[in-house]
Amino acid sequence: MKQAVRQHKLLLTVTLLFSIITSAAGVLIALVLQKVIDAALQGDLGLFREILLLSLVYLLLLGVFGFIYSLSSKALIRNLTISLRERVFRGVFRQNAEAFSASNTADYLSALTNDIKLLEDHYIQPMLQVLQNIVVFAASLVVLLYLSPLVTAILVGCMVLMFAIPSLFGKALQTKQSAVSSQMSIFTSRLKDLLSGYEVIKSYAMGRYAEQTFKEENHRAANIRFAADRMFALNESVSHTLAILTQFAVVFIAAYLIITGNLSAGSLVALVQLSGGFVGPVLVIMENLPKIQGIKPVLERIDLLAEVNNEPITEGLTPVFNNSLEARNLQFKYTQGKPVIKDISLSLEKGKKYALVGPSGCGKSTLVKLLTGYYDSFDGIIELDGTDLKRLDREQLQQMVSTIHQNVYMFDSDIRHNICLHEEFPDEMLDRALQTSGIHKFLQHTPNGLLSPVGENGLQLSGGQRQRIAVARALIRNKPLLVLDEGTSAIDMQTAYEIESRLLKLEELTLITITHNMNEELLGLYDQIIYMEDGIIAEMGSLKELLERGDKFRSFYTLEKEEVPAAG
Ligand SMILES: Nc1ncnc2c1ncn2[C@@H]1O[C@H](COP(=O)(O)OP(=O)(O)OP(=O)(O)O)[C@@H](O)[C@H]1O
Repeated sequence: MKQAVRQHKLLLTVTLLFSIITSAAGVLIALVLQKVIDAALQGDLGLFREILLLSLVYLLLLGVFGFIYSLSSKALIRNLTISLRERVFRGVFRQNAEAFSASNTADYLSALTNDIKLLEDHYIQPMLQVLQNIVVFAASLVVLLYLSPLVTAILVGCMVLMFAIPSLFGKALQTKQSAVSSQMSIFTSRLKDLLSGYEVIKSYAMGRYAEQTFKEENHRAANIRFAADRMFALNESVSHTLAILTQFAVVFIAAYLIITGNLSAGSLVALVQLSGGFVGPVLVIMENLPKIQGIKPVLERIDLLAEVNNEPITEGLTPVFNNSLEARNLQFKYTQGKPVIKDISLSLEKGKKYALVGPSGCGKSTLVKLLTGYYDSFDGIIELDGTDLKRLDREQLQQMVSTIHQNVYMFDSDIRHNICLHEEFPDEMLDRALQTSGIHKFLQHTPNGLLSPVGENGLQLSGGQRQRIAVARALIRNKPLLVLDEGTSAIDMQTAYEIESRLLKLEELTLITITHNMNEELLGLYDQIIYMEDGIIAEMGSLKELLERGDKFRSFYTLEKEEVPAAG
């Protein structure tokens, strides 16, 4: 938050300056009232005209300054929320993969939407109001002292009482606000889950369950907010009662002073007006202080997210891949859980093609993620052309690898954009990628070819079409290392075969394919098959060698082929 405020220092200064000017000028109304009433009671027409003229000038200036303050405070709120959102978003993306996946994405969504809104309503706006009202309070105090020190002393006594109240509520409100923020995060998470699960909910007739779950979460979130609002209501009503009590005190004492001949009628009106200008600000400050105190946990959460930067610090060496990618005694486990990669040593040669196979959950995807620098907290050594992966520049390393996952993420744009992803490529490169990925086959059936929209997360395309786009997305970048993580599993056998066999012919490309497809013809085209079992490499060799050995891979291969005959 502090950085965001520092970023908009100038606007903040302008806002504060005009806040002071307009607030202080507002207090002068009391003096105008006093003078005009006393002039009227004395029947002084000359003085009356003079005050009238000055009042018109004063009114004009008040209007102009008020407008400037209002505009600059709104611009300040806009700029602060923009900066905060940008800083949180940057923080979320600067997390390493392990830290990012430790939280639910809905938590991030909630921080970027609900929490920022909470900060606007319960921190930025109240802070501006408090500052403005402090000025009104101070200016009123000066004028009050000038008019009647006795009334001022009584008012100050009442104020002390009024200030004591918010401190009683502050701590409890802090706890309640923290609960509101957490509950909103849970609510967003459930909502996201239900909306993302639309297809499952529909196909399993879970509509009633979804409605019931939503209803419960909706009520829970609303009730937790209401619990906080109840406390605000109590705080506000106590403050209001005390404020009215204070005004009563002023009126009765001032009236007594008039009866005893110690005060003019004009001064009474001015005092009543000022006591409003004195009590009002204290009231606003009292209402806002607990809000500002209460928002602390949300502020800390936002600051924590915005300041995160746990990307690995490397020596920034430029990665070179001309020979091999090697792992020695590699071990890894996720934050909570048992070891997933137990002890793996292997060497992948540039330009060779590898099929990584094994039972579900044995660690294939994790191994590839480790080899391509996705996770950092492993034991053992990974080297690219003899250089420790941990010494290499992460961004450049990421630029050497393309991964095609089973679930392809599609941006809500057209096909071309989803392939090129904001970059420009020559037409020949785009054509080659379209051919190799098999996109040209379905492109002729789309309404606008490459410019056809894909819909939210590619919903207007089939799974296979999405995967073909992902293949083109990877190929057009011409990266030396391509990972197919079940990357053609949603494509029909014939097209998948065509795509994979084309990839296998790209000489310069090092290909690692994670697959459950035991197609003999296709597997036979790979240089090596790496067979994993429970976090280790159980066997490695060409299809022919492994089948001849007749050991673990052969049993797995035979079993898979029996289970999925179509795959053979
Ligand atoms: N982000 C994660 N956090 C915690 N555990 C994980 C995470 N990703 C995977 N795992 C666990 O690690 C183990 C290996 O998972 P991995 O995805 O590497 O297996 P796999 O062999 O690729 O499986 P499949 O063939 O089913 O895709 C599994 O037990 C899985 O539950």
